Amino acid sequence: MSAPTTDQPTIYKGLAGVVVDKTAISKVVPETNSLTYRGYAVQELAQHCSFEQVAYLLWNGELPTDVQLADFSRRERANRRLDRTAASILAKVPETCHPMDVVRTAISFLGAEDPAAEDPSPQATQAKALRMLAVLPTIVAADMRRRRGLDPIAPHHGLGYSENFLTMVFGEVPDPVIVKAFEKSMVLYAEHSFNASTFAARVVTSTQSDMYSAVTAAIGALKGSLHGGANEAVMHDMIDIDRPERARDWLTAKLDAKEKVMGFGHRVYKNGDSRVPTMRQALQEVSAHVGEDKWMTIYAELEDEMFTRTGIKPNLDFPTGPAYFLMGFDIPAFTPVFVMSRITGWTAHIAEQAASNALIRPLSAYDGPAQRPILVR
Ligand SMILES: CC(=O)SCCNC(=O)CCNC(=O)[C@H](O)C(C)(C)COP(=O)(O)OP(=O)(O)OC[C@H]1O[C@@H](n2cnc3c(N)ncnc32)[C@H](O)[C@@H]1OP(=O)(O)O
Ligand SMILES: O=C([O-])CC(=O)C(=O)O
Repeated sequence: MSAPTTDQPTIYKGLAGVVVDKTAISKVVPETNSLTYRGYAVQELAQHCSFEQVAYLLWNGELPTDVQLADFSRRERANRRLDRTAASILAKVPETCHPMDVVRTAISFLGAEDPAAEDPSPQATQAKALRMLAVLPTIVAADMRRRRGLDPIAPHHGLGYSENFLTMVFGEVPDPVIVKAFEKSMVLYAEHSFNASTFAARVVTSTQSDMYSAVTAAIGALKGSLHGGANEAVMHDMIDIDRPERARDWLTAKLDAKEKVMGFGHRVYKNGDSRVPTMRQALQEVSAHVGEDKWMTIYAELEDEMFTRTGIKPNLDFPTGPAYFLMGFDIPAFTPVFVMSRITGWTAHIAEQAASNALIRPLSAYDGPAQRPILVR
């Protein structure tokens, strides 16, 4: 924040510290490292609830009863298939692009195809959110397989959300240890108040634009390496480090060069990210299951050295990067997997913004040239 002068207003660069609106969806309390979704601690949700239950909670405000969950799950399973036109268009998107571009294009195309795209009613909004939640795994899995030279695997309606996705990627249901760790990451990634991508979605919604446009904007915001893209950057860095004994020197060189260390720091949490302990534990379980402790050791070395040198702690992308790598995902698919989860938070916020809307339009302080005439020759 820069100091006010007589003719310049106070500037909140990056909107840091600015409270823009109320939300009933989640609460982040940095002082106590706490995060709740609709009043429930995220650690408890990750421990005891499925991703489907959490999606229902974020959208409806309450955890589902067994009957409500069965109905939700039936509708989710019925929406998993990607239609032929969309599938053939996505198959033509160049493989040279980042998979986030495929996901962004996919949502944009789904909007163009949907006759209810412009319908802002709560029923249509819910139907669109569910459609995106259900079909995104099909899109992400097909794109990952195409880049490996493999045919897509159709969704399996007999499987739950995570088992189905993992089967569409790997061709079989992985061990329950992997499924549980993946499911935890989905719960932890689902929602985080007014982060940059959610805020982008709310800005678009505030103009009375449609839900697909808002989600497309959110995907663009999440892709960046200061936000969701950090989970990929973390793994690239760990591969670059390669050996645990190199981790501390690598970090020193990074800090000496005044470069950001991906997966560390947070705009809101200044004393650690509430979600990290749960995901760190999940990473540990996956590492033990796979029988590969190299990444966990590099993790611990970086975490310790970074804290000693800067006092900065990891954010959720730090454990998620190596966990997704050990689960077998290709690195460029990490942020698309984040999209599969955050679609729940984004669409909850889109509905909340639409229900109590005010156009989001901040002010700026002009510091360009003073008004001047065009010199007509
Ligand atoms: C799911 C998510 O989106 S979580 C975030 C994922 N993003 C990352 O991991 C990218 C790396 N982290 C960062 O770039 C930052 O920590 C951000 C963008 C997330 C938050 O940044 P801000 O709140 O704007 O803090 P800011 O960038 O001003 O940092 C404050 C100080 O800490 C330092 N710092 C913050 N994060 C880091 C980092 N990851 N590596 C090195 N230094 C850092 C800054 O250099 C700055 O130091 P200075 O005061 O000497 O200039
Ligand atoms: O809240 C933020 O700024 C970033 C973040 O952790 C998230 O979106 O999960």
